[in-house]
Amino acid sequence: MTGFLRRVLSPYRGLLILVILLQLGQSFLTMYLPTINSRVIDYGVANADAAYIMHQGILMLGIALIQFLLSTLAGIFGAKVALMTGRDLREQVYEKLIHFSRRMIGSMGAPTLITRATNDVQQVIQFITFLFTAIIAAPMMFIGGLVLALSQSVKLSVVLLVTIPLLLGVSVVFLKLILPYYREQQTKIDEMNTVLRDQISGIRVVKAFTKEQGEKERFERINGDLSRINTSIGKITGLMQPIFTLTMSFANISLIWLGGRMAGNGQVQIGQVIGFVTYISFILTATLMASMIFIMLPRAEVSVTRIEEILNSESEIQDREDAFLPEQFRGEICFEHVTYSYAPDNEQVEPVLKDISFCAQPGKTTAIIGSTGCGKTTLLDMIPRLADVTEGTVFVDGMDVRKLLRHELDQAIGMVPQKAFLFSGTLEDNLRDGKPDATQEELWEALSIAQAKEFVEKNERGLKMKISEGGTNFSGGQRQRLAIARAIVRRPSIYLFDDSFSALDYRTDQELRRALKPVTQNAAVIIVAQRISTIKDADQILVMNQGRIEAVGTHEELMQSSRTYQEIVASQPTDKEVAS
Ligand SMILES: Nc1ncnc2c1ncn2[C@@H]1O[C@H](COP(=O)(O)OP(=O)(O)OP(=O)(O)O)[C@@H](O)[C@H]1O
Repeated sequence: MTGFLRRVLSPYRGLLILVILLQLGQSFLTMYLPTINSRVIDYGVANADAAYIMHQGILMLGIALIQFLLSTLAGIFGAKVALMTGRDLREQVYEKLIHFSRRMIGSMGAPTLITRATNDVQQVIQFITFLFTAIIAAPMMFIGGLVLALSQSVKLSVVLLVTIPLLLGVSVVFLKLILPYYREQQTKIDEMNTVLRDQISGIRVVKAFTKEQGEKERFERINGDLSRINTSIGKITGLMQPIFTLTMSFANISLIWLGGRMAGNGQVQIGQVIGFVTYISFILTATLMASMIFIMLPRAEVSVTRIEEILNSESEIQDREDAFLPEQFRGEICFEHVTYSYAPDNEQVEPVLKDISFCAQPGKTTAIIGSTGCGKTTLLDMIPRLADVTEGTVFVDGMDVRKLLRHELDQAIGMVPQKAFLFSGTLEDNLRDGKPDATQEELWEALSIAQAKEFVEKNERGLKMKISEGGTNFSGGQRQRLAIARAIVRRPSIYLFDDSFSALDYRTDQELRRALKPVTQNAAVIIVAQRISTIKDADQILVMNQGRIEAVGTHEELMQSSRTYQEIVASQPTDKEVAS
């Protein structure tokens, strides 16, 4: 924790020193006020000296105002440092997440990654904010209070021998009770996010399969667990407050009783007793602050561990130090004995791709067909390095992709993922993701090739039409066409279409591929598809089965040589049947 705090706070060293000085100043003044108060009572009031009382009163007012100013500034600057630290942490977590591979996101789970970047960072900010107040004020008040109290009366200080251990003992018990709940609370928040994400993004499936009741129960179960944990935390912290107040009251009553008797015997003055009560309250408040730190610490530690898990995980896909940028990409792709496993360290888990070798040439279309889950998407992922091969090599223009600068490689690739995802914003923003400086003509041309021009033109906002998160305000087919247009705007050397035509009707699919031909005449095109009509004209078709390439050839060749291909063809309607 200390190492973590030192690292995250080091950019704000200057501001931190300022906060420390302000806290020192305000704590010192807070400690000084009761001393003047005692003087007023013992000299001013005792001697009925109005001028002295007035003079000391003005002094107290001035000190109180300065103390107020210093503590306000300390609060403002402290909060500023905490919030900026939170912002930095979120940025660092985001920077890591954005470079995570599909495997890493899959193994940790998206909901927990979101909770860590938001909720956990918030916990750390809260802790740091409190720490800034307590770390200076608590020791100052404790030591200052103790020195002043002892200087007033050693005999009265005996009360501390009971109250301080009592407060510390109570804190330790609370800590032990509350810690397991804090741990469980974070895990439950993760689970809650997972369920909500599942249900909101799968709302149509929930309705279609009338899963509402089951899903409601699932949500209520986790919600119930979470509120049970929160109630337990609430009960424990709720009990803490009165116990602490009771201890403080016990100290005050004991002091007034003991102090009263001593004042009666002339051992101390009344003003001294009143000052003493205030010093003791400083000591007890400092003990309370220290206890709060120890209670907040474990919760923050849980969050820090979760954040550090992300910050310390090295993405397996990074630019090498000697990564380079070729002058121009032609777009030739070659796989050489490529094997890929999502769990390379676990021999029990079979690789998803096994000994894949093929080349896709610029100006040619390579199609991949095969049963669901046979590894087609994973194969495409190897090209833009969404995942790195476990064995073998993927070459682009004869260069190992792992030696290329990732950003530049990305620029050479136009990828249309299986789940056509659009970002919230406008259509134009989304298309410009393909090429930020594209002209209006280029954007419309891409839409026209992707067979999306017509429905965009019909919308009164045209290119400025709004896109909801994920593109959910479009039909599956429209989304696919817009995602294709985004790839075309880039005019890349390599086009990767992952089942990108599946939601298009037969005619649109055909027209789109026809319009694509002139645009892709110098580029390598790889199309993953389930429909024979989509891939029939490809220059080469790879038939995949259980992670292996089972056969390669044109449609005609495969009709002669591959039994699997023949079976796929036989299972689908013929062109004539579709047309009729
Ligand atoms: N992140 C992941 N972690 C572990 N296994 C995964 C992950 N993603 C995919 N897989 C597994 O890898 C195998 C191949 O998945 P892939 O998505 O490449 O298949 P596909 O041929 O594209 O399937 P489909 O035709 O259904 O899209 C599947 O068995 C799948 O369960």
